[in-house]
Amino acid sequence: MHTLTPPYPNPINYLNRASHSVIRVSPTRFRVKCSYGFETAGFSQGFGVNRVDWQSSNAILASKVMSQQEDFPAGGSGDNNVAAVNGNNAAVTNLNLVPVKQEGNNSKPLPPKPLSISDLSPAPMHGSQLRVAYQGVPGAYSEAAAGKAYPNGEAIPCDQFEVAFQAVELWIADRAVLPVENSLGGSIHRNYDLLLRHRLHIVGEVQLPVHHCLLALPGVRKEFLTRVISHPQALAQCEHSLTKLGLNVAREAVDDTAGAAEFVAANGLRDTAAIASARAAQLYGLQVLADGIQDDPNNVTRFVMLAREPIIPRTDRPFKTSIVFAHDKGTSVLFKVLSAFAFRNISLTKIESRPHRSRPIRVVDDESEGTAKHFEYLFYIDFQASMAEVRAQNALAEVQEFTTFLRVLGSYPIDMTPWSPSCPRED
Ligand SMILES: O=C(O)C(=O)C[C@]1(C(=O)O)C=C[C@@H](O)C=C1
Repeated sequence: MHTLTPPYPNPINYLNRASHSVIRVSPTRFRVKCSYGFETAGFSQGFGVNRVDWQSSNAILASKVMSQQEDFPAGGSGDNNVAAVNGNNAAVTNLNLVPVKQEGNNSKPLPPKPLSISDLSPAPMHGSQLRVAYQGVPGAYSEAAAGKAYPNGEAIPCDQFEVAFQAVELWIADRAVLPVENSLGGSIHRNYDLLLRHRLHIVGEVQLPVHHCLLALPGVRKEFLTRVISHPQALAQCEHSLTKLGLNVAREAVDDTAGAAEFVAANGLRDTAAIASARAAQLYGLQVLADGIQDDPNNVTRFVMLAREPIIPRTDRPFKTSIVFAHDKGTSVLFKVLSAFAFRNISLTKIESRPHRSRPIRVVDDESEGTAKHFEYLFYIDFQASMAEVRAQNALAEVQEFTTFLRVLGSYPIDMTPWSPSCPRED
């Protein structure tokens, strides 16, 4: 197993260790060498040895994104400051939202296509505005989360989570904002797996109240519906409400909530409703058949902000640290790891386990009893302390003794914005 030493014995090293240089190992391959000894690898279509060369010699995607945006100047749709999600205007007011074409008006712009895997190649920087990748299309909750995290950023839609990771790795975007868990639907496992596969750092979190609406074409009534489509998380978050509304119809999963709304509108589907935000209704010309249909009015999704470099951990405000670890003797290590935090009075805010995909099964032979097949796991833990705190450094030093693999995913400020739950649904 690949073993990593904890990268943060003290805050100074945390910084030093984060620095890295790009090394060209072949004409089409580069490697990022980090000062703390482990490496991340990547590919490009040809680049110079420094970042500027590398960026400017590979201008394909950002130019594509930019030319789409130049075709659709800010304010073209009048939607740039729409902030209808959850009624929380402060959350997204300054985000440069992507303009969307209005029905029957050819002078209005088309929405840019979300980035897909085939679009990805390194690109030059355009201007100083922070470019924030999210998964989905305009009107998705992830876009609102990107706006809450980076109010002056430029939101870049991506068609898959992995594309958002790669967009940051390839300097097409500066940050990615991705969902990791919802208070009703639970963890977004895909992003836990991708956090490990990629070398980005968690630099912040945002918690977004998620207020779902049932959307259909104008004139459609509930009785006409034979199908409800949405992101699987949104379907899970509205399961009971749909039943209460008498909608015992087929439920189908699609890539994102706003994409579901767009699909209903684009295909003129009069038998299908989408679960999505009020902003998606506005963007795609749908009516709201039911408002606030999440099973719990306090429905919240937690997103993480990802960057190529970690931030400097501090102690002047509440911080959280996310780690992932494994042990080749399996789950027996978990108790010891938890005690390293308990003894230091460090609260855990989240624990998640995922299959250890490079070694999913451990076979234990017992001559008298037979062969046991134990499943192997990676454990993800968030704890409430900053890596600038000695108690957190000591806890991790101890955890390292018990584990064969340990990585700090990031140490970052806790989202402490005032609580503003979604409006309760009126039954
Ligand atoms: O589909 C969207 O609108 C998303 O932003 C994705 C997503 C998710 O993955 O959980 C984000 C927030 C809600 O929990 C529902 C869906």
